[in-house]
Amino acid sequence: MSSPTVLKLGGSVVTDKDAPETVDDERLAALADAVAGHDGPLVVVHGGGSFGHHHASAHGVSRTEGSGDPAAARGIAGAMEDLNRAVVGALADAGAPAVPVHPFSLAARDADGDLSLPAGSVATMLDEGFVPVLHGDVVAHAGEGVTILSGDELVVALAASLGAERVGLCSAVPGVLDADGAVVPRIGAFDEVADALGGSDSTDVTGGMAAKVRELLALDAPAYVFDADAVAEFLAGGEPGTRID
Ligand SMILES: Nc1ncnc2c1ncn2[C@@H]1O[C@H](COP(=O)(O)OP(=O)(O)OP(=O)(O)O)[C@@H](O)[C@H]1O
Ligand SMILES: C=C(C)CCOP(=O)(O)O
Repeated sequence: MSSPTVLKLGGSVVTDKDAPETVDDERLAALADAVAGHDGPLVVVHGGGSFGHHHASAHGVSRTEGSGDPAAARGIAGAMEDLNRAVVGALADAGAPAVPVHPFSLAARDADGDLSLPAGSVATMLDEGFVPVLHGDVVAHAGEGVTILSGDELVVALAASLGAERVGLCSAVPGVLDADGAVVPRIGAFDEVADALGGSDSTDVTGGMAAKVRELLALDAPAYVFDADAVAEFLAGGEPGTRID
């Protein structure tokens, strides 16, 4: 198999974050058209948006705080399966060979929180011409019950194990922004943007972008952060938004 592209569709992009469990159908259809036009091996990952996150916080579950309650695990996993069905359905409607992959059934964390994600099934799906579509999920975590596995962690783990050529994160912003709100074209070290990330107004999600940049810097493949308008440009081999490597 040639090196795949890994594309994350942010939860804030494919759902309406202000309305619980609501898909942004129009945005998703436009993204699906761009994905369906891609030629070459592609893995899609999507985030939680208004599906996973409110179930996770209702049950007090995060990446580090777990729950041993099976109803919590079912509630969070079920909401993400619903969103995954919508994303896979939109991709299929657009003509992409999309198939669902539920990470809860694949992955685990050890007692130190380290993730193992066997990628053999995803690699074989790629070889067979499918576009596997994974999503942020719950994950069995030694000593914690289940914790949250973010779409960003999946992107990093898959890019490393599949030897991805390029990684794209489609988010609500056109790139990583500097302190003046301008897109930073390229980041080679965390210190270059640490102040802007720390100084964002979006206190809730600052960790989100800071964590993304940190993890993407550790990858061999170049990663790009861009918004929904730039997905087609990214998939065509362009360099939209911020390049992180
Ligand atoms: N310096 C910065 N540049 C760009 N975005 C920033 C910055 N600092 C904080 N952010 C926030 O990070 C957010 C992107 O991270 P977030 O985790 O919300 O993305 P996502 O992957 O689209 O969503 P989800 O986690 O639901 O899948 C932006 O919407 C913005 O509010
Ligand atoms: C909240 C859940 C279940 C998934 C979180 O994935 P993310 O939106 O990529 O952080």
